Amino acid sequence: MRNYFAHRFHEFNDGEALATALSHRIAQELSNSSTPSLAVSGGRTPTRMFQALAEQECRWPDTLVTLVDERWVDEQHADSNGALVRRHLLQHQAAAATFLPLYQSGEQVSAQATIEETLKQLPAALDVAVLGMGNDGHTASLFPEAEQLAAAMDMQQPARSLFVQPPVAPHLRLTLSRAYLSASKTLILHIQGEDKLATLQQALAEDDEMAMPIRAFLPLPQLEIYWCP
Ligand SMILES: O=C(O)[C@H](O)[C@@H](O)[C@H](O)[C@H](O)COP(=O)(O)O
Repeated sequence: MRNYFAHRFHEFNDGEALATALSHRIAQELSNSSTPSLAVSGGRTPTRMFQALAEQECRWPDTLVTLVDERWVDEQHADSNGALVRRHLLQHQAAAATFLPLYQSGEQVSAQATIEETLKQLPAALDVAVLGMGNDGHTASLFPEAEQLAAAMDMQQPARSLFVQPPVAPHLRLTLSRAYLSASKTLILHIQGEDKLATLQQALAEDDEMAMPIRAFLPLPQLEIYWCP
């Protein structure tokens, strides 16, 4: 592990301990903001953390919650990240938050225009963005080999969200852009398992961001990593 991570790499014995620590950290960052905003990842990793975060007392009524990416399916579909967030995060204390989903029915061009309008409710710099990572080095839906990856990774990209068709993973995706995610005040990479740690070490070993898009975020000073076995 490159030493620039020594002070930003938080290791826990298990998912429960990580969920407790990370949920407290996120709640603290949101409580310190006058306009709290949070973007979270979907997938399998975040569920236990969502459940712990839902119980935290912070300024949920003033908080905007969105996703870093969404599978282009409605919330009745088993793979919907929006449904995952409603089921595990927007409960208990966090039920009072305002959710800005990324899925919009209808044809894509008008749907994306509507979502871009929705995302304008969010500040230029999110208070907290929580990233996951696949073992191919993707994060959000910034997938290696995707046709739209260059546009989504362009630091001059004005759009906050873009459609990306992963070459292998299921579903068309809508992802927040690298530029918008990189502007977050606090950026958390939440990963679990030895496989993800090995992927992280592979990402740290070289610099090609298009080959492993997570590399675009690793050098950012506001990035912290939360990992457990
Ligand atoms: O929509 C998604 O799936 C996520 O946003 C994606 O970027 C996820 O964070 C990684 O694929 C890791 O997924 P797991 O947590 O399931 O390993």
